[in-house]
Amino acid sequence: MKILIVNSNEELAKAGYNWIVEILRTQSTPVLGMATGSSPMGIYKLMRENHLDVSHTVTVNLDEYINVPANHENSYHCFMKKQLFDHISFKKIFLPNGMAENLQEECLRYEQVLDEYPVDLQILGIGENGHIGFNEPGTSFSSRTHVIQLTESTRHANRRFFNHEHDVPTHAITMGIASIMKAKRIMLLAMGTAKASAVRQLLEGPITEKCPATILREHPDVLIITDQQALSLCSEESLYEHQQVFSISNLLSNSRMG
Ligand SMILES: N[C@@H]1[C@@H](O)[C@H](O)[C@@H](COP(=O)(O)O)O[C@@H]1O
Repeated sequence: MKILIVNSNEELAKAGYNWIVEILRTQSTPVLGMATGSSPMGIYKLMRENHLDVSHTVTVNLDEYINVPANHENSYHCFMKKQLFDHISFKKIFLPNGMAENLQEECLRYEQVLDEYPVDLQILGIGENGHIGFNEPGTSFSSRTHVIQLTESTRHANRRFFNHEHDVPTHAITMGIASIMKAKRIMLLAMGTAKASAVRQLLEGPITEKCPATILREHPDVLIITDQQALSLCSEESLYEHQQVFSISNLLSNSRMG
């Protein structure tokens, strides 16, 4: 894994955006794996503001709440529309349908989408409990797209987007961990002290289903974009012995990140 330490959300956005631009420039039909949450919002803002040409680009989203209609303001469909899809026109967009009558069939359909459009670059946030997508602690590393019951800590962390605690959905449909691991490259975004414990486990803890993000240590091409606050519980040794650490200027002068 490589780590890029940034000083602000603006720097994170610039670095993430530049990497996306590079992928879009060098591939004929790039597939971007999209995440929701606050972490990627700065990247999406730059994509909108720069009117990035994404007419050749396919997107597949990580997850969606169950029983929240696509046009409801709290759905991830709506989030993506507001952030990106209403502003720039992609070739194709895919999100799981949390309103599907038959959710098991919907999971299979989504896996077929992923087979047809293998992800070139997956954007990931990280939950405070180490979840990726909505793969909560305990999810099997071999999981494919599936329905998951959200933990109370995740519901609490996502409470800020809803009017009342009881409005926060209890279930979601999410790409599985094995589905995520198939992406060719992964960019994980983790900022602030709230993520410090998850980031420490990700970098230093055992690779365990108890902390789903730890599996990323087995992926050949992961860049973590993070800040000092999120790294505050990590030891210097783990940062410098096991990972390559970049500064923003390194990344921007070598945006391909080979
Ligand atoms: N399903 C999403 C995740 O994909 C996201 O990574 C996480 C962190 O969100 P944030 O970036 O707001 O911290 O929130 C939700 O649980």
